[in-house]
Amino acid sequence: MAPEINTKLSYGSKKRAFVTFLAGNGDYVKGVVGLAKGLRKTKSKYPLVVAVLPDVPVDHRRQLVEQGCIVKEIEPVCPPENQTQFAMAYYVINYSKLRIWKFVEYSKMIYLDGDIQVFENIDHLFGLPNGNFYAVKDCFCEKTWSHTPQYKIGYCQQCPDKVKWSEPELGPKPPLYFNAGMFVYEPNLPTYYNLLENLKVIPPTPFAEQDFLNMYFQDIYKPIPPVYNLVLAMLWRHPENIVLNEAKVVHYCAAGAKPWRFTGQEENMDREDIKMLVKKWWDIYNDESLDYKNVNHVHCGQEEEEVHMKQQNLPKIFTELSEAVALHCAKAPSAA
Ligand SMILES: O=c1ccn([C@@H]2O[C@H](COP(=O)(O)OP(=O)(O)O)[C@@H](O)[C@H]2O)c(=O)[nH]1
Ligand SMILES: OC[C@H]1O[C@H](O[C@@H]2[C@@H](O)[C@H](O)[C@@H](O)[C@H](O)[C@@H]2O)[C@H](O)[C@@H](O)[C@H]1O
Ligand SMILES: [Mn+2]
Repeated sequence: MAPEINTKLSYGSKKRAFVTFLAGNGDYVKGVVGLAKGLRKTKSKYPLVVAVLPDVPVDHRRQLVEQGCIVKEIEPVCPPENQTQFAMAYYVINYSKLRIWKFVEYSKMIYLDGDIQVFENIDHLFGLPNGNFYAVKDCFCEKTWSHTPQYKIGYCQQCPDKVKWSEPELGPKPPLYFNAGMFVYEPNLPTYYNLLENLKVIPPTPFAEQDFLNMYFQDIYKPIPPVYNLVLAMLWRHPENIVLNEAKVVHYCAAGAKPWRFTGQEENMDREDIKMLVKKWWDIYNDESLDYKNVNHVHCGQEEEEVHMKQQNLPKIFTELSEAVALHCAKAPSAA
């Protein structure tokens, strides 16, 4: 479905960056602060851009700028009116992630959810060949997938030989499907506008923008190893596919796993590996030596320094920014 990405069109020497998405006035901002500090700890050469919805409060934006992030406000993206039962009610706001295709001042970006932590440098992923969409395969075994035929028969792409997909009975095998919490992509205006056009006519589905992106990029999707996005459910669903101490990126997406609100009460949250990963997240979050103000930036490129200096003198607009700026969509339930 994705049009041929015109990789020949050059806008001159373009930059690379990590990018994440922040919505609401709740506690996901802690996830993004942790991510910024985690990337710094891995000595990444690239900045973290944070695409914020209008409802992200000024003091949360200030925290992000003070952590060296490049804060860019985006407008929400609303899916067509629908009766869809999203796997999680708040997923409706996740369509706003699509705005990151408009960041064409960057030649290549790595998107990371705010509930992800990077424990080892992954800058080399920016060197992956252009023209493809890179992400890690998801798992179909959690009950969040109970609406699907694959869940009902126990089929998962992580172990396709365990329960085989019978095409005569079930039709074509589901195409490879990625988790949209982490992906390597190229911002591109024609693709951006085409995404939004397609969104108007494709009925929403339970995994919201993740399903949509899987449909859209199906022809150019290239799986990358799970070390680049350890979806926590893999630890109990497919331990044979995981070597925990090799995971470079951990995605705290299992129910109850968000470190900043961890109680250990939910299913699987009493596992020693989960508790170790949550502690690893907090060790970075609480490490003041990783705060932007405490790190010398000799390696920092000139332009990043300029951007940061500009943002430090936040324009008046930020102080006058009314938090009454209403979302254009109906108020989405918050995950926070
Ligand atoms: O209230 C919210 C819910 C989600 N998000 C952002 O949307 C991403 C996707 O949501 P989430 O990670 O909760 O989905 P999961 O990966 O757990 O299914 C988050 O990581 C955040 O970056 C946010 O900022 N505020
Ligand atoms: O809006 C839909 C979301 O769908 C994905 O999360 C899901 C998915 O991974 C399932 O396979 C898991 O079972 C589930 O736990 C997990 O929350 C992305 O991580 C997130 O960024 C976002 O796209
Ligand atoms: Mn996530």
